[in-house]
Order: sequence, then structure tokens, then C-alpha cells
Amino acid sequence: MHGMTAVTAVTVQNSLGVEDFAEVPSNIVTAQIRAVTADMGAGAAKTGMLATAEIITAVAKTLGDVGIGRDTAVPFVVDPVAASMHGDPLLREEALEAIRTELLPRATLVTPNLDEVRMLTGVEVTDAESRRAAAEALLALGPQWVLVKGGHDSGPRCVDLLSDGTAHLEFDGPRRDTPHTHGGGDTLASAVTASLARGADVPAAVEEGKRFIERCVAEAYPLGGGIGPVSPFWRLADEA
Ligand SMILES: Nc1ncnc2c1ncn2[C@@H]1O[C@H](COP(=O)(O)OP(=O)(O)OP(=O)(O)O)[C@@H](O)[C@H]1O
Ligand SMILES: Cc1ncc(CO)c(N)n1
Repeated sequence: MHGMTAVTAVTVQNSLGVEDFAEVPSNIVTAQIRAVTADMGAGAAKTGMLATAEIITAVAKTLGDVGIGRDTAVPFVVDPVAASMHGDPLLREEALEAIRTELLPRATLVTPNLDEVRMLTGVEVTDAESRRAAAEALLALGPQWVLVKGGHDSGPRCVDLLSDGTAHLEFDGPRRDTPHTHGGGDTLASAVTASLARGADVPAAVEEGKRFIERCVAEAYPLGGGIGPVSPFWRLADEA
């Protein structure tokens, strides 16, 4: 698997928080996507931090032009990154509406955490019933599948709910007692996207991603004075 990245913003951050960011001009974001897809192609795609409504609009249009999205052969995962885990914004406020109207209708899968669920739908997830209601409210915005992640919930289990409106699948695992989960959502969405690129369907890709992130959280480590990173390198360590 070969990952390729179109850079959308430069952030000033460490384990303690995000101090600032500067967005990349949207024409440069578009040009990056066109350059790699025209030359190497893509088996699946995902978005992370998109910073502004202008970049979201540019990404949505470009993905349509190059044939990536829910109604194409190339699955598209939207990780609707709105804030860092410290609560620092990674998205300008007016951009939420662009995620709702321009990106979600194109998404094969959207993977919000509970804060992003609340920002996108107004639904506060507190139990299994509100988790279902949140999934339905997100599906009404147009993605094929939604994964409501439970990392920010409390309790001994981390329950992620995957739904397409017909199937309701719970991916449930033990909550590790660690503050070091920096990058957990990003890593999960990337693992799911890699699995989709290898040809898995969405439930199988989420199953594989959930097992992957559980190991990443189990092997997370302190680095800096704040929230340390999850470790996606456990598989390499196993091989060493
Ligand atoms: N303490 C934990 N132990 C085990 N699994 C966890 C823990 N915290 C989060 N997870 C899992 O990690 C994945 C990411 O979920 P989370 O809701 O934390 O996403 P996120 O807030 O977008 O992550 P981040 O902001 O850290 O990138 C989910 O599968 C969730 O269940
Ligand atoms: C660039 C970037 N994307 C996502 C997150 C959320 O983990 C972050 N802190 N920074």
C-alpha cells in the first residue's frame, strides 16, 4: 500500500495543543490531487483537516472531476476534523456548513467523534439510543455509511456505531486507561481507507481498522508534556 497526501494546511502544534495554522491556497490543494491521481491513480481516498470552506469546495469539486466518491469505484472517507483533542479549532467556523452540504453527500463513509457529531447534527450522544439518533441525523446529510466513534464517551468500553440506515453494527472494545490517544481518529480513518483500497467492503474495513487502532492505543506512549501519540508502528515492532 502506498499512501499519498495532498497538504491542506500547515499547523503549529505539539502534544500540548494547536497554536496556529495557515491554510494552503485552494488551487494548490486541487493541483496536488490532480497531479497524483492523474499519474498514479487512487484505490481509495480520505480527508482530514480541511481548514476552510474554500478548500472544502475545491476538494469536493476536484474529487468529482477525478472520479472519487460514493457513487464511483473509488471509496471516499470523510474524517470531519473540526478540532484537536485539546479543543483547539482546526476548521474555520463557516466551513462546517460546507462539510455538511458539499462533502458528506459524496462520502462512502464519514467518521466523526462525539464532538464533531454534536457540531454537525446538534445531537448529544449519551447512550445507545442517542448514538442511533446521531447516526440517523448524519445519514440524512447524504453519506452512504456513518461511523459514530465512541472514544470521547465514558465507561469501560469504546463503542463505535457503524450504520448505513439498514445495518447497525457496533464495534466494541475495551477502553485503555491512557491519556495518550493523539492521532487516534486520524489513524483509524487511514487504516479503514487502506483496507477499502485493498477491496474490503465498509463493515470489513471498519472491523480491520478498529482492531488496528486498538493495538495502536495499547502501544501509545508519552512524548512531550501533554497528550502523546498512538503508535501505528506496532506491526513493524512485531516483525522486528
Ligand atoms: N482509551 C481508548 N482505548 C481504546 N480505544 C480507544 C480509546 N480512545 C479512543 N479509542 C478508539 O480510537 C478510535 C478513535 O476514536 P475517537 O473518538 O477518540 O476519535 P478522535 O477524537 O477523532 O481521535 P483524535 O482526535 O485523537 O484523532 C475509535 O475506534 C475509538 O473507539
Ligand atoms: C493536522 C491535524 N489533523 C487532525 C488532528 C486531530 O487529531 C490534529 N491534531 N491535527
